[in-house]
Amino acid sequence: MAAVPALQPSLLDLVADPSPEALAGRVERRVLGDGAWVDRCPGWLTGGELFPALVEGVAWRAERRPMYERVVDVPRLLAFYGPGERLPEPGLEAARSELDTYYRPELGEALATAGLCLYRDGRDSVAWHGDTIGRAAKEDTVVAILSLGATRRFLLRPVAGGPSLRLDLAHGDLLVMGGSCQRTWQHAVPKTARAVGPRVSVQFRARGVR
Ligand SMILES: O=C(O)CCC(=O)C(=O)O
Ligand SMILES: [Fe+2]
Repeated sequence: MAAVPALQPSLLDLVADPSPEALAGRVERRVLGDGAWVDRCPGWLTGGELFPALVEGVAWRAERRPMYERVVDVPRLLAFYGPGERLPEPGLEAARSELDTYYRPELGEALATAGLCLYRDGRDSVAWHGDTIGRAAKEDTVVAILSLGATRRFLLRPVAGGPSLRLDLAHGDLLVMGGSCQRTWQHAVPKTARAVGPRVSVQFRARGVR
């Protein structure tokens, strides 16, 4: 198991186990163009227990990947829960169940997998990409991201060129990318020189989308 950062006591002191509120009536959609949209529900899951439980309890993996002639560390820690696998915390099961209630009519299927990322500090990041491994390369889909812990910037840009969109994702915020977003737009979480604490993001996806 990879080393995880120490948590600030203030985050551990937060109270209440998160039980997600109904999304109906709370989600705001922004149409991006090219068939893509993003939904946001700020402060959806703000209870304090889930974040430290994930940071400390998940078997985080460090990954390495080839880059030019070298093999480099992927600058974040990862975990993945496939279809039928139990999620690491009941709060995540409850979140997924509410996401399914809200998005299943539009998506036509359940969110079957969960990817977890731990950004230990501002040096951890993810470069521009679309989640285009699998069906999302050709089909419309939904990728729902729950952001926990430190606030980080989340960028979106159209593949065809044009201005990018900057969002700040704070503790408990939900961001959902939908429609053609994974193939017509790219997203990134850039590094920051600001002193930021750890952040966990949970990406809920349909089966066969990565
Ligand atoms: O951490 C995030 O909010 C984004 C993660 C992401 O884009 C991915 O893992 O595919
Ligand atoms: Fe992604």
